[in-house]
Amino acid sequence: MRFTTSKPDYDLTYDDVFMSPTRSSIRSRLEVDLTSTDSLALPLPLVVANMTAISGRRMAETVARRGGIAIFPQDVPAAIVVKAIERVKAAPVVFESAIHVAPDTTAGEALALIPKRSHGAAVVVEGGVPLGVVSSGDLDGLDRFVQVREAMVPIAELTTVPASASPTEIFDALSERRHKLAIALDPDGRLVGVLTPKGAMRAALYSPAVDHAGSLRVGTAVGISGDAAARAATLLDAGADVLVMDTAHGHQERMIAGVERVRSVRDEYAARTGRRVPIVAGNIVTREGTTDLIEAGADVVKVGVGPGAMCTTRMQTGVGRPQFSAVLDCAEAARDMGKSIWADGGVRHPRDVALALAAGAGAVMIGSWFAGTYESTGPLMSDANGRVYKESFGMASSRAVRARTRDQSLLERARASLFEEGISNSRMYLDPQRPGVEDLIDFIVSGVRSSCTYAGARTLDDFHARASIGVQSRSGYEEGRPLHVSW
Ligand SMILES: NC(=O)C1=CN([C@@H]2O[C@H](COP(=O)(O)OP(=O)(O)OC[C@H]3O[C@@H](n4cnc5c(N)ncnc54)[C@H](OP(=O)(O)O)[C@@H]3O)[C@@H](O)[C@H]2O)C=CC1
Ligand SMILES: Nc1nc2c(ncn2[C@@H]2O[C@H](COP(=O)(O)O)[C@@H](O)[C@H]2O)c(=O)[nH]1
Repeated sequence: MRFTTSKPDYDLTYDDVFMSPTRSSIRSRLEVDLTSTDSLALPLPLVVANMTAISGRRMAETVARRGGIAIFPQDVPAAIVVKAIERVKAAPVVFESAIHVAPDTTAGEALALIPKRSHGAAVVVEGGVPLGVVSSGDLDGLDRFVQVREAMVPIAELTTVPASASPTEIFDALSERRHKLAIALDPDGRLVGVLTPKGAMRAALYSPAVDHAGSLRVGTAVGISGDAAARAATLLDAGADVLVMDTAHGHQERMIAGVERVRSVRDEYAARTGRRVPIVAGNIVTREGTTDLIEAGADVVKVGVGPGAMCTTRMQTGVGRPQFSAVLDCAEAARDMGKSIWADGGVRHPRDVALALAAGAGAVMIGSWFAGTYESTGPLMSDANGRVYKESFGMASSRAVRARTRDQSLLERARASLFEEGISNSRMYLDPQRPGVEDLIDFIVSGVRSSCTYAGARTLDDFHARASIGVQSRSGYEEGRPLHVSW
């Protein structure tokens, strides 16, 4: 990456910069290969932040099907994370995991479950075999205690496909019959999953992030409090594909020692199984922080102090660094050592992802933006005007600290919650145009693909090498914002 003007002697945020178009030989945005340039080599350079309000099993499956990866948070007990990993690994790679309900489930229960998937329906199943499908539309206006068997559309009237069918075959079958959902069955007629026409189109367009055995990939966070090495060993055995160690101040000796311990556990595991799982460590914003964590054993360093949407660190402490400059410097330091970084936090538009990648990030971590989707962990809520939202909160908020310290004494918990550096309650509204995380991924990916072609880049390494970045004024940024109503 080069600056079109001389590099300023102050630090820059994503909003402070723009990219100039350069001569290109690329004829289509689909020519661009978005494989992440970190040691994970994800088909898509997107990582879901290890935040309790955001990253659960549903999010993990959905994002991995499109080529990214989600990280389960460190606050969840290891035994529960092990089960969640098992379920992600057992999930279908092409089809979406369906909400399935028994025939005697009430309309009220089904309506509470259906919003957990963007396809808006539940499959009525008996003994693993689908009998029909109910959507919210079928149940609206019915008595809450009506059983779904009475409201479902029977399976004979639906599109069923063998689990071996290709996305193109499924898309064609649905289009011909003008149906909205295909039900995939195994050879014994049992439910495997479902696919919408949009899901079939996405399955044809994206490559899933899969492990050596062909299962979806998922990462887990380890943290530095407690026995990090023992937790790491358990999660490696469960099949975690990446271990993320993060704390507010990643450039501290406790973190360095923690990374060294976890590296030994990972190396023993690799010697035993032949599977070398990358370690990600953070958060830092300096070259020194980057080199210290890499020397301790990090394969990827997580960059970002204070840019997060749930973050109060900068207001509370004055500490942090504008994220574009932090990413640029730390990526260069990591590259010099043959390693890479993740740009973590502060991403609110596709352009931010593109600029982080242009600055040299191997992948980009997103939290709050994905909180306002069907797939984030919390229940869907509705405000007084009927707008739907999910609740989100920071991992250093008093809400998260109270949950994290539940096994400590009351005094210790009260003391710990004094040091909050995050928001405990925020409403992340679902965008009616893009209510599912895959809708946001489509939006981001189309922006990033296009951005690469403006730079004449076919790969993300190329993109970093070719990007030409300028510094803009506040009015320069404002000029680029679309107008949804006349002025
Ligand atoms: N990217 C960012 O800007 C930030 C991210 N976060 C995220 O929130 C989550 C929770 O992080 P965290 O609060 O560290 O909680 P953790 O539970 O991971 O760690 C807290 C431990 O680290 C100690 N600790 C916390 N801050 C510091 C510091 N500045 N210097 C030295 N020791 C410290 C605490 O001790 P004691 O309480 O006794 O001081 C406690 O023992 C993580 O996922 C983290 O990445 C949190 C803040 C900033
Ligand atoms: N200072 C704090 N940072 C936090 C907290 N919870 C999470 N985070 C960081 O934010 C990113 C995600 O950023 P976003 O803009 O996409 O939401 C996450 O990965 C953490 O590094 C917090 O309570 N305080």
